[in-house]
Amino acid sequence: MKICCIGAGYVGGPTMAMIAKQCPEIAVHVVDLNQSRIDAWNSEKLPVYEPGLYEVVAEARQRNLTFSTRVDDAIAEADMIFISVNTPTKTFGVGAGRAANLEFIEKCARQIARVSTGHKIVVEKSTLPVRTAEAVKRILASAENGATFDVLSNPEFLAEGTAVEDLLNPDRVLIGGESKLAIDALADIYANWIPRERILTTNLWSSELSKLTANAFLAQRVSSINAISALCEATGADVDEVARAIGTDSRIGPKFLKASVGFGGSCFQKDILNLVYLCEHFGLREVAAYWEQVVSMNDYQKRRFAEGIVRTMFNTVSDKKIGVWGFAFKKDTNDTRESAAIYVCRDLLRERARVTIYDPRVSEKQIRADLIASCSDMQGVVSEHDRKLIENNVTIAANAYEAASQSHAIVVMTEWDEFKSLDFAKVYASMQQPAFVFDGRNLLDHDQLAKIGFDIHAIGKSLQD
Ligand SMILES: NC(=O)C1=CN([C@@H]2O[C@H](COP(=O)(O)OP(=O)(O)OC[C@H]3O[C@@H](n4cnc5c(N)ncnc54)[C@H](O)[C@@H]3O)[C@@H](O)[C@H]2O)C=CC1
Ligand SMILES: O=C(O)[C@H]1O[C@H](OP(=O)(O)OP(=O)(O)OC[C@H]2O[C@@H](n3ccc(=O)[nH]c3=O)[C@H](O)[C@@H]2O)[C@H](O)[C@@H](O)[C@@H]1O
Repeated sequence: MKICCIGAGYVGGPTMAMIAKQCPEIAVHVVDLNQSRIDAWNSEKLPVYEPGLYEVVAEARQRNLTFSTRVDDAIAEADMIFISVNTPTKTFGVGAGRAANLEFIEKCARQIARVSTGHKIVVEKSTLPVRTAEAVKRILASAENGATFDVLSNPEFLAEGTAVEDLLNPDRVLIGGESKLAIDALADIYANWIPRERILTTNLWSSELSKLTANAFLAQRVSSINAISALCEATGADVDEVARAIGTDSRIGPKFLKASVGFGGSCFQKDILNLVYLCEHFGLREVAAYWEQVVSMNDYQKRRFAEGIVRTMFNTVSDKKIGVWGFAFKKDTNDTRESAAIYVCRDLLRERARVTIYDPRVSEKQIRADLIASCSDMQGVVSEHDRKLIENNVTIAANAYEAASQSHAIVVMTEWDEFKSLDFAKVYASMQQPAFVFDGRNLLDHDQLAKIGFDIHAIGKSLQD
């Protein structure tokens, strides 16, 4: 059996590495157009940072896992083809800012139709609007060299930072399709390491829609607790205490109730906007408005946090040094897509702050590129003014102490474990007074910090009363 996966990103790379590890008899070929990404997958420094991933890749790479840019060859040789390309929000034309851009999916389908012979199973791994498989099937049906296809939907539920653990031990695997033979072929692969009762099968449309719905529900929980965090700050309630109190109700459950400066990541916002667009398309205005509010609440939370910093620091951060701890959208990943840090830093820069950023896994190049992109309009144009602000007022620090040194405030943006065990007396002594801390993750020990003398502010807490 030969598998090909188109797209060697955060999903394609780790999922295929896990299949190759668990199924040594299957040859797995992951292809991408991006040569430098492929080179990185073949090197010691993988393009994706995930705990435990290097070991999985290194083991399988020597045996049955190949990374290359030979897309046509990989498609031609494969019995089963996963499509795991990006499906970002459209930035132009009809549905701009909401609909998914399916350009990359369509190109893959056309390439598969052009190159294939015989019978192949095509698996949608990317997250797609419900009924995309219909378009994929129509394109594949145009294959001129007699090839035939079954199309399956097999959305991925891994979370970044825990990808290896999630792939090893998923709550469920979801396979949607019409052909029992094709569904069984894919289920048999997963059954090499996942109990059969966790492999769910549905029709194509339920599978496609379940992925968008799962992300919408997860994001909705974060927005719900973040909405309550604002009320906690106004009333003296403590959001972590409220989360614990409601989370022990088994009907609510404790997960995804951690208040924060706002959810980030490449998918929550994109997938909800996609859901909103779909609802509007089907004339379901109230349903669309309901889900859109999850994203509005998230924008409010990020804005509220940045405004709170300025207000607390005597209504000005102009020419003040602000040390930012963390830039990734969550801990244990180098991914910064839609990270709340980007927007909070942008807002502080526009208030003329001098921002010094430290993240253990994110490169300076990535941070600068993200900040520039955050200032661009729909056409990608960035004003000279914003470009100068970023050039002159952003510094990258080598560690958390350096970011904090001489600063007026520390802002915790990512919940990296290393921030919890710093020498806070040393941090305090190196800062300007009053030494403000804004904990956007409720990560630090606020009592201990207050005792040292910090002026501490956190999400959903009124610590100064
Ligand atoms: N990042 C995540 O944690 C999760 C992502 N997803 C979904 O999986 C899909 C992929 O996401 P990521 O891996 O994060 O994206 P990514 O942007 O990291 O990777 C996609 C890759 O596809 C490549 N590509 C695009 N068109 C191509 C073509 N025609 N031929 C060959 N390669 C091509 C790109 O060069 C890129 O390297 C998206 O639909 C996303 O919504 C689903 C679950 C989790
Ligand atoms: O489709 C996807 O891309 C994936 O999206 C999320 O995974 P991911 O975005 O990688 O990470 P999460 O752990 O879900 O965190 C998302 C964001 O929400 C924030 N968050 C999460 C949980 C919480 O309680 N509070 C909170 O602020 C995180 O800090 C992060 O910024 C889902 O959890 C995955 O199941 C899904 O496969």
